[in-house]
Amino acid sequence: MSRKRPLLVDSVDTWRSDHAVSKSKIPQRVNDGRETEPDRPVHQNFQRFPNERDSVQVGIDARGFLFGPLLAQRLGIGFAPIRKKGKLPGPTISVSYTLEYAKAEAEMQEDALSAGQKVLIIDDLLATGGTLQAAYKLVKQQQAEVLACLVVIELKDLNGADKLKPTTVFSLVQY
Ligand SMILES: O=P(O)(O)OC[C@H]1O[C@H](OP(=O)(O)OP(=O)(O)O)[C@H](O)[C@@H]1O
Ligand SMILES: Nc1ncnc2[nH]cnc12
Repeated sequence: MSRKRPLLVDSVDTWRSDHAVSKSKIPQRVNDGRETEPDRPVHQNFQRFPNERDSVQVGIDARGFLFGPLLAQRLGIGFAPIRKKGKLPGPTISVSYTLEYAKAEAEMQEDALSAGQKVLIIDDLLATGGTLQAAYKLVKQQQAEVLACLVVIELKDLNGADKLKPTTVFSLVQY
């Protein structure tokens, strides 16, 4: 890859800049080098929340763990995991969901989030949206608020983002 800085890092820097200076619109480069603002919906979400340090990054097992901690560190916020069934110690809450080719169950520790906390959910891929929807339900069960969902890849034909409406799903790459 010829880029000096990873796309994801650029994207998070853009979030931060926009959050601090709410009116600014900072163009971002995508893979083909064109200037664009693919994360504008996330900008708009963040403009409503002046104190991002109250927020939590929630990442989904397994590949959400690659990106979630990186973003959490960038944003200066905490990270809480959602795992597949049977992986987390202590009392958990659980939601069953359906993927295109399987059924699964996602869990969170029941005290992972506080009521009113603002949450960004991250995963590598949005396909049918079943996984992100399950994550959304786990967050809401703890009376926390989902600011936005963030994925690296979105498979547009499966219309997964529709399951999350009106929550914004921001994707870096769409197929
Ligand atoms: O939008 P959806 O249809 O719910 O699909 C997206 C999910 O599918 C993949 O994980 P998978 O469940 O295959 O598990 P893995 O992380 O163990 O590969 C991917 O990492 C997402 O979490
Ligand atoms: N429908 C899908 N297509 C490709 N990869 C996936 N991972 C999970 N669901 C998927």
